[in-house]
Amino acid sequence: MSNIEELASVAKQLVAGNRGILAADESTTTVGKRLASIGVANSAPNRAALRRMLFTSPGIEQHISGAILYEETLLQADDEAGGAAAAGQARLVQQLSSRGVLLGIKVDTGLAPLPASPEESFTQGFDNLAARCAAYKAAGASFAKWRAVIHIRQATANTPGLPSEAAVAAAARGLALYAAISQAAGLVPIVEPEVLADGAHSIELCEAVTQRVLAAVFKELADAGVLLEGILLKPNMVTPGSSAAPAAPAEVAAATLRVLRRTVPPAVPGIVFLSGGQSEADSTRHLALMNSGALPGPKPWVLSFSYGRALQASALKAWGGQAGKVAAGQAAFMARAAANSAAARGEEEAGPSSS
Ligand SMILES: O=P(O)(O)OC[C@H]1O[C@](O)(COP(=O)(O)O)[C@@H](O)[C@@H]1O
Repeated sequence: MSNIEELASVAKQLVAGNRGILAADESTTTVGKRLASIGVANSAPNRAALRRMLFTSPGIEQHISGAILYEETLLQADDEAGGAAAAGQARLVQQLSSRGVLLGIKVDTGLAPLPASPEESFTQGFDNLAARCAAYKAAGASFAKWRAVIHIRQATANTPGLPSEAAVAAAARGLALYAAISQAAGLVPIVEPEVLADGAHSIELCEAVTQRVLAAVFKELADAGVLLEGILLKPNMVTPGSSAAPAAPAEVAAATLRVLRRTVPPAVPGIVFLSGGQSEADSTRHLALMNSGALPGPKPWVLSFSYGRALQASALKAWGGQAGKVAAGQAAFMARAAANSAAARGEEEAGPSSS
């Protein structure tokens, strides 16, 4: 298979069969906050235990096509100590590969203040990116992820609105260069321009900003020569700010679809949403509505999920870091995975759904 055929085939596989992606690539600081919420220390063995609980869930492969990992997890041994695997030692990710779940890797190295507008950020991670992608590919990864972050602020008489032109340009350029480098190394890039929900802005402002950002991203992807058939887009849904009154689910779904139709070429095989702090139930409901007959019209890409918090929140609580509660954590995780898989088919599953 040529590199191009392989990229297109992996991208398609990641969104086939109404399955979606588990975002388990929280950086050490972020996963530390999740573990702290259940009173568990942020140590390598505990991080491995959390990920092992998720990865070994019976039937995970029915709903989850791939998992995005942090470098530590990709290289971690499958033992109690949670250190890097020595040559020939079993690795934690074999729990995924043996179940047919593809391995993804976060290749950005986090955010830093944007010099032209320090309240905003740009994404770091170009140092040795080509070499790191090649090494991740050799370690079994078939896809990659890079997250750019955009802030919204409503303009007032005294303060300019955000995002600035500089922030949008840096996000779009960075995503395009990353995507081109990943594809050259044989990794399918997940392109994640996240317009943050922080703030009290309206859904209309989120729609306008998301449209502006996605238009800039696809212009840069084209200019960088990225093969659109060999990427996945990971966008935010269009919602009001998290401290504004919530919008009706049908309004969120309609606004999100409208923006995607205006900006994402049909050559892109799949759009896998981030959850961005929405509740588990809301992120599932919005996805189901977008895929349902209630919102007809062209949907030339598969619409699925790549959730972090919205797949893990109730599992984390049910598990609580206790060896005796692994099965309870897995049951909670599989309930969310199944509900999101149903949502990818446009169906809302009956039954309890926690926050
Ligand atoms: O800030 P970090 O540690 O890089 O993590 C950001 C997280 O946001 C995501 O991109 C999306 O996660 P959510 O679905 O929880 O919003 C994850 O893939 C990632 O783990």
